[in-house]
Amino acid sequence: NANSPPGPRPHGILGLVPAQPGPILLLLALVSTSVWNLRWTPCTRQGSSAPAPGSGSTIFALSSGQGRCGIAVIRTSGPASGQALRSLTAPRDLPPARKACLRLLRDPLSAEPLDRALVLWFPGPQSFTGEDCAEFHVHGGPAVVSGVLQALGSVPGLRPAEAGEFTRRAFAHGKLSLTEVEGLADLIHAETEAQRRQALRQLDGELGHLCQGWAETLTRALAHVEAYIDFGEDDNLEEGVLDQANSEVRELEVALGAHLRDARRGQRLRSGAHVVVAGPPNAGKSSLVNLLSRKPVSIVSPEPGTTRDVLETPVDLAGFPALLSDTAGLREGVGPVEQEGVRRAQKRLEQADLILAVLDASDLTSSSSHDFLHTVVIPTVTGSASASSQRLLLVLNKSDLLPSQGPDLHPDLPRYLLLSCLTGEGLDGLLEALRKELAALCGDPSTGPPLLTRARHQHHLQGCLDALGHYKPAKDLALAAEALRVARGHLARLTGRGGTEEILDIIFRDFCVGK
Ligand SMILES: Nc1nc2c(ncn2[C@@H]2O[C@H](COP(=O)(O)OP(=O)(O)OP(=O)(O)O)[C@@H](O)[C@H]2O)c(=O)[nH]1
Ligand SMILES: [K+]
Ligand SMILES: [Mg+2]
Repeated sequence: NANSPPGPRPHGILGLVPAQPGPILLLLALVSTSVWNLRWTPCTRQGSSAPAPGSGSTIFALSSGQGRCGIAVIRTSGPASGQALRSLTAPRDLPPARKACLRLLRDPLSAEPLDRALVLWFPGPQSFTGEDCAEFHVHGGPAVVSGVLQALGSVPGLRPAEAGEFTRRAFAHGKLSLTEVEGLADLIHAETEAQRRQALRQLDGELGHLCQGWAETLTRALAHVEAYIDFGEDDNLEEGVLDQANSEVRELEVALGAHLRDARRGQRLRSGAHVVVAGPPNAGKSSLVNLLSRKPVSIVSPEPGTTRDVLETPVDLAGFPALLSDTAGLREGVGPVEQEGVRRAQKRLEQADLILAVLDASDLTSSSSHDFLHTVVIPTVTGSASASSQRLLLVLNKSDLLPSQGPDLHPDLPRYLLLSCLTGEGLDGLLEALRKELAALCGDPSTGPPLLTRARHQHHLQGCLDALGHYKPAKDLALAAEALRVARGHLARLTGRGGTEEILDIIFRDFCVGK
């Protein structure tokens, strides 16, 4: 055929040729092996690669609270757990795995009976720590508990556990990731409903999974960039591979940025939002603090200038944790002590997440009310006060003193809530408004993305984002690949897969013994 293009003629009957490894195949092979080498063992959730500190020994501790109680739980973890169970119980055989059995407990040395107790046997790795574990559910009297602890101490190979050691072993055996460990610690310390919900979500591994998804994106991008470095010049790569990596990295930057903008919320939920009660003297600030905290935290008196220092008290406000601060009434031209109180009040106001501004509803036209309205309330509400996004609720207190037609309406008065600390009228409305404000400040732990509950999380996400800022493949591919590696390292440290001993020490120190 005269019109055939020049070049090698097709072979074979149908003109088919044996396939050469084409660019796409080559890329697939390359990426899959690179990903394999780069990826952190994705399915088997491993903790730090280092062995559990002190593993080999068997630890024991009282895991329920201290003090007299109905039932106390004592547990052991480590290879000698089975031996410990056998030496304390009669009959001496191990109970079936994970089934509660009633046994007589005896001191192994003196054979003296200690208690009749439920015992449980959890052979590793199907246990909380991944090691052989035993539990003794004994009667909660102090003499029983100390008797059993002493008996366990006499079993060879057993020693008392350090604070957080059970959880540390669980982490070391890949039973929990680092963010899950933090979730567990928070669950133990949760004091409000919102904190509990947040801690449970973190214990379920939501934050860890999110980070792992991000890390996999980075791993993929890194594999693509490295493929380009190695093979790009040979023209063997499918077009658009680098473009795809670029767009994935840019999308990741947007996601990280959005998460970081929310960062303070998770921390507020964990340690409490700062709610500062402020206003002119005698508005009823201390009365409100006492009402919200349901105890007489602050002195209340008809004398203006009663509160001088900042008084801080942790409270559960509508299910959210808050640090409530009572402050001195803001006014000028007073003695040096009260002036210092006013200075402290102003300083505390600057640090507030939420300002509860209190005015006397029957005294809106006084100069101190007017000053407070114009120097604090209106500038904060209109957002002209500062760059920070403080929130404010205006409360007009002493509504019981108002004539029936309500307060003298002030033209510049922003949206307000009427309250009487004396009769309690308006308290429900105020609590509902507080709930909304705190949900906005802390994030709603029932919905929405997992929150960053610790400064550590924020630090590593910011580090990751900063590293991605150096990802400029058009300029220098090698530097771009390095930027991706640094970014990935930050995510690894967040979930503990790149964990250094120091981070672990800090985190596990927060645990109680027996957890
Ligand atoms: N009628 C009425 N009196 C109230 C109400 N709330 C507070 N008071 C009274 O107002 C006075 C001042 O209350 P405080 O709570 O001490 O006011 P404060 O704003 O903390 O005052 P300073 O600390 O001096 O700035 C007290 O005599 C309270 O009993 C209210 O709702 N109705
Ligand atoms: K007062
Ligand atoms: Mg006061």
